[in-house]
Amino acid sequence: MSRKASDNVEYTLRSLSNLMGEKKRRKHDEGAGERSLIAADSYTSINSQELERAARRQFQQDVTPAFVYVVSVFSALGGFLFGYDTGVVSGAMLLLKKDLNLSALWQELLVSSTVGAAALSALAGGVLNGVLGRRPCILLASLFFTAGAVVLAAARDKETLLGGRVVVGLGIGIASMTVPVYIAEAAPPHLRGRLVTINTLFITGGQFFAAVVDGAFSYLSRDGWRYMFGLSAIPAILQFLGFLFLPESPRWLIQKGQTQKARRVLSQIRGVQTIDEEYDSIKNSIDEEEKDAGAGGPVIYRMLIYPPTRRALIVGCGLQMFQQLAGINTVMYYSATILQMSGVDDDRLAIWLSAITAFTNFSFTLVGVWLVEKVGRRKLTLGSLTGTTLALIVLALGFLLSAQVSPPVTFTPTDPTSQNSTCLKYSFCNGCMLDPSCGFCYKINGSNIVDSSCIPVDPKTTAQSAWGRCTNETKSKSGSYWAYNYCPTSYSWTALIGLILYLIFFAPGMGPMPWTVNSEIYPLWARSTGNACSSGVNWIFNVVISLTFLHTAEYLTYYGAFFLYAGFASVGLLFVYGCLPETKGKKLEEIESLFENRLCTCGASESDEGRYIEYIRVKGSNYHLSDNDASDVE
Ligand SMILES: O[C@H]1[C@H](O)[C@@H](O)[C@H](O)[C@@H](O)[C@H]1O
Repeated sequence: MSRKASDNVEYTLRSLSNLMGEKKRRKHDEGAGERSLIAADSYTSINSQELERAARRQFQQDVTPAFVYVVSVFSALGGFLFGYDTGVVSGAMLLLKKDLNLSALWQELLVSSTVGAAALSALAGGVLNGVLGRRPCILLASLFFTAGAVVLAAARDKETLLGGRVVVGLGIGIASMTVPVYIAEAAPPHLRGRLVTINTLFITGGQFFAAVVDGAFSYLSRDGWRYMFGLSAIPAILQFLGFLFLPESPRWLIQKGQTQKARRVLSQIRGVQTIDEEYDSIKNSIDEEEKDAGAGGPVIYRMLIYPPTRRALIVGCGLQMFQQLAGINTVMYYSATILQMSGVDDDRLAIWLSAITAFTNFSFTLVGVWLVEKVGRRKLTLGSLTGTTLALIVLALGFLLSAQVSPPVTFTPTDPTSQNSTCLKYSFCNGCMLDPSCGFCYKINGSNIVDSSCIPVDPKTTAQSAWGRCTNETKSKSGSYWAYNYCPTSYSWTALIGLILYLIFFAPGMGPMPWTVNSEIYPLWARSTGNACSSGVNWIFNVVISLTFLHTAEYLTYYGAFFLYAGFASVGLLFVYGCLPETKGKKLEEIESLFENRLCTCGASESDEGRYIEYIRVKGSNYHLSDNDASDVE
């Protein structure tokens, strides 16, 4: 089923010979109709590294027309909508719960229904991608996004809102698994990592934009949420219209036997570059795959019984699982709380500050886009995960120190409602903070916390207490402060540093690489199913981690929860170290061979790095033995 990696490393003769100023000899070689394999290191007078760099530059200039960027950006609008729709809900919820009087259960339903629907549609997207193709799936996703936005913006009751959130989730799931695959299949190998990573840049860009929109519309107390939800129809319609004119993936077309169309699309996205070699190479691989695929049965079964695809699936799903287990979405979702811990005492300011958090995530994803083709996927993921683990430890230590110096309760007011609340039983802020129904009300005298009590939170808003000194009306008059979900201590800034460090390390590697790597590690016959499974795993763990965070914090405390995520991240580090091979610069058709060794030795096949192998194929009739025979010169 696999082809030898060497068989596929082809640089056009034009690139190299232009470089070496040997046009004449090329003519001669081509004219003779001979297939010659010329080892680059036989040109002893030319330093091989310079040769490599210059050849690559020349080659890249030849093969990167603007159209491939247009295709990638229009597809990545799917990523933008994924980020926007998962991000916008937290700000919308602040307004919604007042407007529609939502209970905690309904709030949870509106948030998690989208993620749940995304998990299901990502899994179903595998079949749709295989049968209908990538383009119809992207069109379908943008229809879901548009319909969802319209339903949400016009909703009159919570049931309709729930319907809208489910429809949006269906769009997110399909887009999340299709877009990376489509971009990877259209991109030339030297740009593939960068272009697929741009999709994650759009995800985090969507999350940032959503935070800004949340901030801006939070001033509009009536119907602000309608604009927040409705705005996403614009990029969705834009993507739909764009994709009416954009082509299907050439690899999918070849697989379906639509070879003429595939050639047309390939020359459209490759511009002036001749596509014969690339077309032949894709076609040969697909033919070989089909010949070897042998056994029938569902694709997932064939993937599991064939060791290289089984290993690729474990690596792909493992990466997506560890991405979520490292806690990115608790950090994103609870950033306002973490920021409040550092002394930010105003709800609206906290919303704007979480826009800064989202901006940090976005801007450091940009660093990932820049690094992915320079250092490669493996080193980027390893570096990112190491930093993420350390940042989680700093974050946990911040919470631990805060808990240890947690201020005591020094004043117990009488409960005017006579409900005998549990809040009045806590003697330290730490216990009070971990109880979702209570908050800490205190005054400051110099640098000391005085007159502190634990009081029930207002069931309608966590911004004030249900009664006593810390309601909105009485707070400023009495000179009191209200801390919900955090304790005011002098160590709070450690958590802020941890949060920033976390995003700086997570965003360039662990954020985008699971998506990028998954788009490239499966052979064509298994690509849709492989991506469907790994995206499904991503969404399932997303739900699990974000739904369990508050309970985990209740049982293990905040620092316990972050130590737990640090533990997950370090297991992830071992997994990536052992199992993730480097795919940078390889053609999609060569990557399968990286999974030929036993699973946790795959990571060691970082192999070719530092070793320079150049194969030059001179086109013409082949009268030599075979394509991958020993005459390939290293
Ligand atoms: O790669 C993305 C990105 O890191 C987002 O910030 C996060 O919210 C998603 O869950 C993740 O899949």
